[in-house]
Amino acid sequence: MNAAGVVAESISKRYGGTRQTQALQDVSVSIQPGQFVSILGPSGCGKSTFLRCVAGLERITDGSLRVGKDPVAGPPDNIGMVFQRDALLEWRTIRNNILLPIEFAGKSRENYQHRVDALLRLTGLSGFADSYPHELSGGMRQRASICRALVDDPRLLLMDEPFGALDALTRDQMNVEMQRIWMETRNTTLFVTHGIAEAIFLGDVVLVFCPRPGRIVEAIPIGFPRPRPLELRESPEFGRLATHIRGLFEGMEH
Ligand SMILES: Nc1ncnc2c1ncn2[C@@H]1O[C@H](COP(=O)(O)OP(=O)(O)OP(=O)(O)O)[C@@H](O)[C@H]1O
Repeated sequence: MNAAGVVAESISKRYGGTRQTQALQDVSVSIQPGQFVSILGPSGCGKSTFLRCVAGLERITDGSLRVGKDPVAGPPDNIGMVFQRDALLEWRTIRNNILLPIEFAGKSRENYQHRVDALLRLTGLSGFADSYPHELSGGMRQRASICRALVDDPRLLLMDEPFGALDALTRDQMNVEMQRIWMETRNTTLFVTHGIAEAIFLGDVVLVFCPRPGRIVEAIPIGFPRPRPLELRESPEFGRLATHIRGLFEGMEH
């Protein structure tokens, strides 16, 4: 395991074009190696932009941004990404989808077969290595995407609303699964979501972003011990945190 920290110091991102958009302004945050960080905020507050800057897919216009010891200057090695749409290749089996990053990196597939088997076990997909994506449910497809993101032991796992397209029950189940996977792998994880309960349930910290310009209004540490059961969401302390976050949302300009 080689988890990296992320340090952003006063980063800003302005998109050019006809409508100049200040997508991020003065965002500072220090994320410890192995931390699970939930990123929450209304539409357009810069959550995806922040993730894309960390992934080196967008260039910041001001400030400094480091993943591990290195300043981000283009897509860094060894980052796993999971998106709302799973982006599995329909013509490849689940095993061959999971091995894609290994092929792209020019590494030997053979050396990674055990790793794929271990990840399939970890995510409850052992029997599906030779299935095709269309044979899996939405939740199973997202679990396969998580395997793919983890296959090369990434320093950092970036997830952009990974469970946003799933029904409520499957999403709850995926939250429990995600926690279990993270507790096993301890990857530094940045997890973007619109769901207040999901953010609190999963996070060591919840970064609440607000729009126009996109910035962090509060970093809320979440101290509940793990593993956290879903029933935790019914507890008064969880309710207080959710109410506090809803209050922050209501104070934002829409
Ligand atoms: N490629 C781009 N070019 C120009 N403007 C952009 C681009 N990408 C995002 N923006 C603008 O930057 C702002 C932040 O967008 P971003 O997608 O980061 O927000 P978000 O919080 O992830 O939103 P959502 O929750 O809807 O996905 C928005 O005003 C958006 O219109």
